Amino acid sequence: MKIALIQMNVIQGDTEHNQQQAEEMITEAANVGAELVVLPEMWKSGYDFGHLSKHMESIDGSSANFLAKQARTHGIYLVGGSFTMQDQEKVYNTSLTFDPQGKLINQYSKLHLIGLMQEDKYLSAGQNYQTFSIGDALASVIICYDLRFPELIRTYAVEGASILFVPAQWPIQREAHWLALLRARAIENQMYVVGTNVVGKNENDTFNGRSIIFDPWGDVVAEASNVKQILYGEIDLEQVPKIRRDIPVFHDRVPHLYRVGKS
Ligand SMILES: NC(=O)CCC(=O)C(=O)O
Repeated sequence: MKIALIQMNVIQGDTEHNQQQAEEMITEAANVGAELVVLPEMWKSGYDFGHLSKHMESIDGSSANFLAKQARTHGIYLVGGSFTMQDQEKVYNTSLTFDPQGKLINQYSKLHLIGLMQEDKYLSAGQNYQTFSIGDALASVIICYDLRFPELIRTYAVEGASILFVPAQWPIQREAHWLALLRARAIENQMYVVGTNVVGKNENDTFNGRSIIFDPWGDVVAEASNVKQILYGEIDLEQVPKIRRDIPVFHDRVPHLYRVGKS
């Protein structure tokens, strides 16, 4: 399967520009044969918490409709990065995924809010997560800072996920962590890990791209530089059961001895 990571230059607060950029890049990716396209975190508004009330959308609002239409028009799976979604009184950092018919197949709200970027002040944390189907394989989504919490990704892997999508706005000063954590999650869970970052600046942070795809062995399938670009990679989800058979960590783990979890 050919996948495309949309490494956008998100302009904080300029939703019209950002949506047009996303549309152009998705269209280009689909035209060159991508079957699955991944957008970054907060691709529509950036971290524009000063104007949050302008950017709160509903599950059937303009971003959700835009993403569904892109998926349907191009006949692609679309992991729709994330945007700020309002549900009742709360606002979440939410990712929606659509199938090639434009049907919503996954909704995930970021579980771990990053205080360094003031998410804990403005947003509520999600409470649920689940795998979903991409063809015959199970897939999963986390959002950026969630990457630092291996228990969540382990849970997805134990539930059978072969691929993890990580839409992000990960700042340059912690780039080494981005690359190391993505690779670690791929090796320890023997799954594809697809990290889609942004480039550009906002008033607090600089983003250096380096979107990347790791295979379930931890090798790099494709990696982006630090400019706006579409990163393409071929993934073969059949690799996952093969590697899980060769090094059977899921068989060999002893969860009854691990003292993490409810505490
Ligand atoms: N947008 C984010 O969640 C950034 C995460 C990050 O910078 C970090 O974990 O470090």
